Amino acid sequence: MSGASKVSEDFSSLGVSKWLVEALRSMKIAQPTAIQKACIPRILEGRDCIGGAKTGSGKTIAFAAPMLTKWSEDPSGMFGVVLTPTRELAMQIAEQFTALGSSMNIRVALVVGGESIVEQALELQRRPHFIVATPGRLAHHITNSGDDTVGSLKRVKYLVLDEADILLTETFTEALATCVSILPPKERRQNLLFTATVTDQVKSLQNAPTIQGKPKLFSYEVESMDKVAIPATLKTTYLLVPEQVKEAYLYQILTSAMYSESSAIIFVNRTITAEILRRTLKQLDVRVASLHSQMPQQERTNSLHRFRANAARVLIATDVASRGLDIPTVQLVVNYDISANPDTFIHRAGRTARAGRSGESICFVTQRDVSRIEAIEVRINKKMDEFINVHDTAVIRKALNKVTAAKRESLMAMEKENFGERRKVNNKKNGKEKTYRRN
Ligand SMILES: Nc1ncnc2c1ncn2[C@@H]1O[C@H](COP(=O)(O)OP(=O)(O)OP(=O)(O)O)[C@@H](O)[C@H]1O
Repeated sequence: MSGASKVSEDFSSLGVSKWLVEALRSMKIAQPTAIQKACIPRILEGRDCIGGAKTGSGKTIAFAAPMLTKWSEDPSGMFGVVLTPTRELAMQIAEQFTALGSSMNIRVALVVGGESIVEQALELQRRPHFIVATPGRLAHHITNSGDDTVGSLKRVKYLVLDEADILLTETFTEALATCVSILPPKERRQNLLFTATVTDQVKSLQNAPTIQGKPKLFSYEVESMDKVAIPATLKTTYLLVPEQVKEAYLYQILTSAMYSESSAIIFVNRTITAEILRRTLKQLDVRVASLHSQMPQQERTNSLHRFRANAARVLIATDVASRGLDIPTVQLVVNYDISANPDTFIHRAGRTARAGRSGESICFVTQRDVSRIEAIEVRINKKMDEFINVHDTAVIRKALNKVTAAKRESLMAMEKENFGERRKVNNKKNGKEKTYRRN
């Protein structure tokens, strides 16, 4: 790369503070990505933004860098709120803010469901500079605490909706309205919306007033310039498979020479499927963990830690893991069940092939999924290839025998432990706080 182009492309030239450029460089982040180049200067100008760019393209730094730059000019008081749909994603973003701002003694409060409300209230009273939250839990604090806990939210300068498309769906309407109700009016704060799938709902946000002769809101979509909605480094395949042998095919793929060392996320549509698969694969000596909404938060956090540290090689997950999670080592995503919403495929598959790395997504397609796959192909503007790896029937039959026995044992154990009953109790307990809990 020539010296001249380097000058025009680094973070300093976009207006990012020197200390932050250094912090980014220590994380080996030196050249801004397209979304960062487009958004950072305009956010620094004080404008609102809708930032749409593919999974793994660096959207977090696209909003974090300008906010942290502005904050460091006067690092007092509560500065910004980042809302995001899942607890694990909130944890990841809070960690990123903390790491980037550590040289400036940044205080970041994590406000998510499943953790101690009292401790969070104390943390809020310590006047953090940034809050990273799931809407349900922040709404709870706003509704139930006084000004000493949430009063400083009245002065925040930035509101970020990360994964904005899902935050603008009905699931979050009530909690989001409560969160926004305590903030300064929208003209007096900056509103930053980011997602890999810009929906009509996101686009339909009204233009805010002008600032310095420019519309306050600008919209930047990488996808509109490049119609394929998934990373170029992502290989997408499908495998036609009868419903009753899905487990055997999965086991065979995960233990085949090609994938036996791969770090993989297996997406399922229901928590019960996640639990059965986790137990079955564990019986078969696969290093496996799971992540779904019916697990206690501590177990969820532990599972993700184990997977990030490669203590578990396979993560069985519902869509609580489909958004935003950044685990660079993931090489394979299996859509074991296909979601009815094609955008969900984009987010799930986007857990691999991040930041220019290669990765692979396989869709298991039963007869009833064919129309869903066609809808995904239209949405991503790309045809999937057929997956060719597991067509040896003798091998599959052998796998099927082992897997059937392991599954039978798993089901028996679950029955003994009253898994279904525990889910009902958890559902009741969780019913009070509405977070991203469709799965
Ligand atoms: N300019 C950069 N150069 C190199 N790596 C980067 C750069 N910006 C971000 N990254 C890294 O790329 C990875 C993906 O970034 P990030 O998690 O922000 O993606 P995203 O666009 O928010 O994805 P998703 O839509 O899945 O949430 C992270 O590991 C991040 O540290």
